[in-house]
Amino acid sequence: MGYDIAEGTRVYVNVYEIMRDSKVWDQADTFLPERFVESSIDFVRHNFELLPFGAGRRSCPGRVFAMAIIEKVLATVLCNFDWSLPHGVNPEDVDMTERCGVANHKKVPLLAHEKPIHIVNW
Ligand code: HEM
Repeated sequence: MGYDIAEGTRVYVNVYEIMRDSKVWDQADTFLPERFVESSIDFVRHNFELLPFGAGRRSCPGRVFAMAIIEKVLATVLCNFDWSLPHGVNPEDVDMTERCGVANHKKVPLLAHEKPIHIVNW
């Protein structure tokens, strides 16, 4: 692809920047999950713009399990609780700044109140 890399060189791929490339993504820094609704880009094919699980032979073998668990957990907490912000906090006051690190954490923890809607029978 136009680069000569000496044998044995350790190469790091800046996935964070790739997935926020404004040449590829409209409003690249904005959380817009609906951008994927009509999109053919996903993380299981060779769409190298979107690499949450890496790519190629060393990509994440746990991605199917992870996607199933995330959906299950998210659906469970959303369906079984009414979520609200603490008294006096408006949605626009929630600081969504990210903290730098290997994984993405919020810089300021999110405080939310949960009210059970009904008890789940496992
Ligand atoms: C949202 C959840 C997860 C994310 C975002 C994620 C992401 C990743 C990424 C980016 C890699 C490196 C891929 C590369 O080097 O190109 C990786 C590797 C790996 N992941 Fe995950 N992962 C997740 C969940 C899981 C789960 C649930 C398991 C196991 C049950 C798992 C097992 C592994 C293993 C064993 C590797 C190393 C693969 C190798 O080096 O050959 N991951 N994961």
